Amino acid sequence: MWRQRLARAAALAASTTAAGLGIAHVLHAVLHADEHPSESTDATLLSFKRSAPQRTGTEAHWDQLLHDVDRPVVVGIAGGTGSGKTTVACAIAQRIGAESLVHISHDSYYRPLNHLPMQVRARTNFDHPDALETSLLVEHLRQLKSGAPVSIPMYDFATHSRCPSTTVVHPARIILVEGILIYANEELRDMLDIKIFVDTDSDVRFIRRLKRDISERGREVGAVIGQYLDTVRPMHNQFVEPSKRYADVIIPTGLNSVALEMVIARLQHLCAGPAKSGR
Ligand SMILES: Nc1ncnc2c1ncn2[C@@H]1O[C@H](COP(=O)(O)OP(=O)(O)O)[C@@H](O)[C@H]1O
Ligand SMILES: Nc1ccn([C@@H]2O[C@H](COP(=O)(O)O)[C@@H](O)[C@H]2O)c(=O)n1
Repeated sequence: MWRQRLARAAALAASTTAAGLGIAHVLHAVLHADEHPSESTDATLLSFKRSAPQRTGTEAHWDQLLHDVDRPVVVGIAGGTGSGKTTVACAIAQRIGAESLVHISHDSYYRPLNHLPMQVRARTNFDHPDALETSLLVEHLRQLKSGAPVSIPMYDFATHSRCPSTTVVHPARIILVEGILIYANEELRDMLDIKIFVDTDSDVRFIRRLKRDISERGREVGAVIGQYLDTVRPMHNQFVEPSKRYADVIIPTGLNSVALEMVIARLQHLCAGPAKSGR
């Protein structure tokens, strides 16, 4: 009896892996088959494939995206502070064109801190996942995927709060979502069809951040250095760096890289519609 069950499990594992699904999916399919012994192996795999999300980063998943022409494709761009996420997102947006793409930043979803005195706001740990209202971003992505427009908060880094106005964003074929912590949240991660990580050395990132925070975010040198050592660096090591393992593509130098050109070519292909060969 156990030999029979093991043989069936092995056959299912082989078919599930061949379908481009990962080890977790293989195990679920095997468990499902064990709980429903009267189902044929093919029927089990088919019902499982219908209910399980496909693993991203596989050709099977890519083909699915290519053929679902009416559904937005959500592309994540993660990486440490100052790694070049916004720069990469803007480079992609420029090449794809405004009519096919919208760009959303997780930063827009920082929780407003107007209820706190300014000194307390400035000492907040903005690099912990709890600092962001990620559930609202998840809800907005669901709405965009279903074809509805959303009103995105506008965040003010100088006051650590949201502005009274919002930005209306309409659905598009490509939805770019960028942020340091977008792969640290499982629910958000599961909504991303393609996951990119911009991998830049920490010394370069710190120098860029120091210059940017002074020129664009109304900060002073001492405050930027203190924040970096107290919260930015430890949270990066705890949450951002480990989340790199979820990425489908790692862009090592940001702009002018082969990896970025490959991503842009693939996205242009997606926007052009399904391949004539029927792939
Ligand atoms: N590949 C690059 N080469 C040189 N400077 C860059 C590069 N990518 C980004 N920068 C600069 O570094 C700073 C931070 O980049 P940004 O894209 O805002 O990073 P992030 O969104 O990851 O915080 C900006 O001033 C930007 O112009
Ligand atoms: N009020 C805030 C909110 C966030 N930050 C910092 O922003 C960084 C994320 O943005 P990047 O464009 O650099 O990726 C993050 O490291 C927070 O520390 C802030 O300083 N103040």
